[in-house]
Amino acid sequence: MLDQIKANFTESIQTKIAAIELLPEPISNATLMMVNALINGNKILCCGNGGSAVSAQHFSSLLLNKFERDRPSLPSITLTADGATLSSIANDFDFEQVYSKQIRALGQAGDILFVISTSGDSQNVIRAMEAALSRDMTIVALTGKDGGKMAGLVGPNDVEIRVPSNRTARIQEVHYLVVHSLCDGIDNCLFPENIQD
Ligand SMILES: O=C(CO)[C@@H](O)[C@H](O)[C@H](O)[C@H](O)COP(=O)(O)O
Ligand SMILES: [Zn+2]
Repeated sequence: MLDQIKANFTESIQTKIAAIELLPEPISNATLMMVNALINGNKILCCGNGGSAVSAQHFSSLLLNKFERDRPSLPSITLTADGATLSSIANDFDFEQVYSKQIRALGQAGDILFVISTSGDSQNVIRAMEAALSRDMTIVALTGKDGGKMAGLVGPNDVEIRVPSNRTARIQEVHYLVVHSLCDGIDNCLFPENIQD
């Protein structure tokens, strides 16, 4: 068991090392997209499934409250947290529409949809991306593996941040780091006077 635990740590570290070369550019592009949307008075809607739902909620809560330093609240909504809405859409229609229906109600042109999926193939997230595009929103997609079907929906105005791994757990661990990097970048761009060290 100890060897297996060590192997998990080693693989997680190696995935992060592989990501050092690949991810800073798309993370930087996503940060600037988010900063511009926030400056223009737009908001960020977030969703994903399972562990990715947790990361979507995590990101949203860091914008609404704060990351490392105090600063004004930033507008974000997680689409994963309202059990009444999620259960009624799944019950009355189907689970594929749990996010897309919320986006058609809440999304406005210029808003950003932040979607998280390790496979890139979660159908409700794909439907969310289609709904966002129909509302003239832009998309930041956090993926893994080969990007799945989600990669095919990412257009020239969108950003995909794809973790170089085929294991869901390892991908999620890097997604967590990407969420923190986005928050760090947003804070540094919007509130540079608050930087301390
Ligand atoms: O956290 C984990 C596995 O580590 C699971 O809850 C995982 O997120 C769920 O199986 C998701 O439904 C997987 O969806 P996705 O990442 O392929 O979009
Ligand atoms: Zn997990």
